[in-house]
Amino acid sequence: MSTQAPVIGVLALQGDVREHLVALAAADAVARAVRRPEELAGIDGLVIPGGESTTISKLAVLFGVMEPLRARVHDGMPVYGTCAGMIMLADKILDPRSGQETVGGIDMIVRRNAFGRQNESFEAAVDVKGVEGAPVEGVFIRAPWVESVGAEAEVLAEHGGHIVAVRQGNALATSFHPELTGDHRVHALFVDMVRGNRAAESL
Ligand SMILES: NC(=O)CC[C@H](N)C(=O)O
Repeated sequence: MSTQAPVIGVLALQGDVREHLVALAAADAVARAVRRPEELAGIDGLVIPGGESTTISKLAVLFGVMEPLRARVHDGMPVYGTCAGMIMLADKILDPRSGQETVGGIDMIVRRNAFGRQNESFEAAVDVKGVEGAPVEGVFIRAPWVESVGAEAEVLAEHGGHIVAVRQGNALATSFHPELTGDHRVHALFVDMVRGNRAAESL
């Protein structure tokens, strides 16, 4: 197994890219912004940040990364989506804007803005399966929740009776933003997924 740090991209079309780059570096990955289709080739995993999922969707199509990204996720590249990024990984959006597309990868239905508007943003302690120790401090900003998941998807966390973290195979999604708190344990969980996948691929 390679001991080199995995290279993890952050989809840099819109949203809080820099915070993810910092969190990934703190979790011992080599982190780089990814914008163009050809930049997908050199990465072992990808984070899709929070922001505005309709904008990220539109720009992904415009920049020509939507299709190649779908292909890589379909092939098993590890991917982690926070908030708008979670929406991008959902196979289905309950309330999409017209023309809004997703990458997909997790058999779940998400509801956009489910936790309320910008001024109803909040922080809450969330127990995340696979993250040891104290609960994660989750920052929820116009956050989606997951209405339902399919049989292949594993619920990792709930808040207020709603699903807020899900994993299916190599795809991970959280409604909240762990990159804003300085607690890098969720990113470390993802970096572990990427390491595990790379080790499996090199067998
Ligand atoms: N903080 C966020 O990423 C907000 C997500 C936003 N409500 C959306 O639909 O994309």
